[in-house]
Amino acid sequence: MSTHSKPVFLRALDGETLVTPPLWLMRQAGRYLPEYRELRAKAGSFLALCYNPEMAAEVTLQPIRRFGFDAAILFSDILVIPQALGQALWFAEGEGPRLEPVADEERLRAIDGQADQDKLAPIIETVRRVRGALPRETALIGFCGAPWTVATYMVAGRGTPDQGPAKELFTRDQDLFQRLIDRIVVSSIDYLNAQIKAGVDAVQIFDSWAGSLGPAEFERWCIAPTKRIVEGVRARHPRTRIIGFPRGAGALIPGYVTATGVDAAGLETDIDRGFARDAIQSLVPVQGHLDPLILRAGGPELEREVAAIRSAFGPKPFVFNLGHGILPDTPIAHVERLIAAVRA
Ligand SMILES: Cc1c2[nH]c(c1CCC(=O)O)Cc1[nH]c(c(CCC(=O)O)c1C)Cc1[nH]c(c(CCC(=O)O)c1C)Cc1[nH]c(c(C)c1CCC(=O)O)C2
Repeated sequence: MSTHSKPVFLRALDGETLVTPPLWLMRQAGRYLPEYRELRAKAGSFLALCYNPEMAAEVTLQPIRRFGFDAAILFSDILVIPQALGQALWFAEGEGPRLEPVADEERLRAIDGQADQDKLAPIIETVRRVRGALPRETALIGFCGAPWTVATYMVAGRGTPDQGPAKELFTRDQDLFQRLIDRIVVSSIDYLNAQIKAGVDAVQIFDSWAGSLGPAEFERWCIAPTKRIVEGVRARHPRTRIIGFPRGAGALIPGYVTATGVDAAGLETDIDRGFARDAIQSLVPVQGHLDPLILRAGGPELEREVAAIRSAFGPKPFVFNLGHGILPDTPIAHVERLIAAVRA
């Protein structure tokens, strides 16, 4: 294979420094796009969209067609794993995901020991369709939620400001919480391996609430389960690159990278740039970390930030992205300006 048949996104993850960093945006398929809103209205709900391979594939491809990003990300959600474990999942319109909380033995026993991979079959079919339709130069990213973050939703039944219910559970009953984590780990390994077999080129593990754990808790509930997922994927697919995104973990990220063995690290918006460059990018390629609020605001500050991020991380392997998902009311013109600035 010549170097140039390999997507630039994968070249950066493989450790190549590129003059123009590859670019994609977290939540790039979403509500800021009129074509997404149209298809979502047709599907009736967000989850109906996720489980319809034809529509989910179309939504995955929309931002690629419109903007030519260097990677597509599978359109789905981290909460399909709890759903496949037997936990009821629904989305409260205008609010967010809701699950029936798992906070005691009885509820834990009521969810299956392992995810029902049949429930995930439509999502795997979406991967096949997207892979077949994507240009060769565009990489396809699969993903799962990290066990800690998924568990916070499973225990509370919803997003919580401080992840209090999950913390309360692991404080009160470590064994019960460990069993919940174990179920998520095993299911996530199978799920990621199925995505890779169906055609994703790299996977990202989203740990949105990693920042809410102290160092010892972080070791047990973030690093240890993530390491098992990395090992489980690598055993079957040794060449597939794995991006870890322990959002908000700051000073704990270098230890996370070394201990879990992830190939690249996502950087949230608030991380200190000098620290990220010296302590994280010295270990692995990094991806990030423009503030979604700055993208939404646009103007000269957007250009200044893009330049500052490129000058901090551009001299080493780097993937340009946001530090968190794009906001639904982001003007499309600002995304176009961002792309022009990154590729200038
Ligand atoms: C915590 C979490 C979830 N989902 C996810 C996370 C981790 C990353 C993060 O912190 O955002 C990850 C996720 N969610 C979605 C993707 C698809 C890929 C992508 O475009 O990045 C990915 C990778 C689609 C989505 N997931 C969701 C939407 C919006 C659905 C809609 O109303 O159309 C999309 C496109 C909904 C969702 N899904 C979740 C929440 C809390 C919400 C409600 C908040 C919101 O509406 O943005 C759970």
